[in-house]
Amino acid sequence: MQLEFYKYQGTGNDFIMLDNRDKTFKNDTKLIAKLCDRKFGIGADGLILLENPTEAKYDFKMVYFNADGNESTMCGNGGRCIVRFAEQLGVVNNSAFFTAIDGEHQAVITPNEIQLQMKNTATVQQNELGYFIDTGSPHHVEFIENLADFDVYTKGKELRNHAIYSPLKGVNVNFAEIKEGKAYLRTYERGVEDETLSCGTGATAVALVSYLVNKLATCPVQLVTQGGNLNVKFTKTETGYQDVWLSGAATMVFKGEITC
Ligand SMILES: N[C@H](CCC[C@H](N)C(=O)O)C(=O)O
Repeated sequence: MQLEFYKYQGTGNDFIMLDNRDKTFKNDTKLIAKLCDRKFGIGADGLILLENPTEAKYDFKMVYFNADGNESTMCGNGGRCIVRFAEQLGVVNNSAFFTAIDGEHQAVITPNEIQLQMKNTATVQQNELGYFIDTGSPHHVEFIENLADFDVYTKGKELRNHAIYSPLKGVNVNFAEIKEGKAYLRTYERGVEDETLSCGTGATAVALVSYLVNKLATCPVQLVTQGGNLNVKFTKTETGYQDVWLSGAATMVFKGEITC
């Protein structure tokens, strides 16, 4: 089978994008894992399907798969990339309104960035290991010194599989350092099973935790990842956070065709 695909990246978190409005692509775990393999396939942190909306009020539906081939929870950088993809396909113009596994999302499209509204979140939970928050995907957050020299892979893998998080099929693990009024973060991603250059729901998690524990008093929060800069704004409520928006660049890298 000849498969036409597009490759996008959102601050270095990279995705295979498929226009699946004709529903010809079947969700095959082994195939998706192979397509995401950086040696035997196209190579990506995840694969995203753009499908026709479930209701006419939406522009499209987003379906997200991690690099391990399994469908997973919300992807913030992937959500920004699918909006840019929808713009390229002519499905949307200056804004988008779509559904994903965690509900509906608004987005604003500008030449340099995509602004994506994330789901409202419950408040941050503190545990013996650090902080936990679900921003569309489950995230562990802890603050460390000298982030640049930290062994994110080893420590991240350990925490991703920690018993405290086993009911959630594990978590994504974010290590953050506050410097010069910004939150620097590195993330070990569940389902990629490695550090990624950026994680959108992770950046959102770090922003909300940093604000809650008074590590940063500013909103919006400026976040620095190895793949680029992100910006998160929000409104704190009694029960958590609303009007949560994740903004940053999302661009097409190349279009291709693969036999599979
Ligand atoms: N790996 C995450 C989903 C993708 C999150 C990340 N790519 C983002 O930008 O939010 C999980 O399975 O919970």
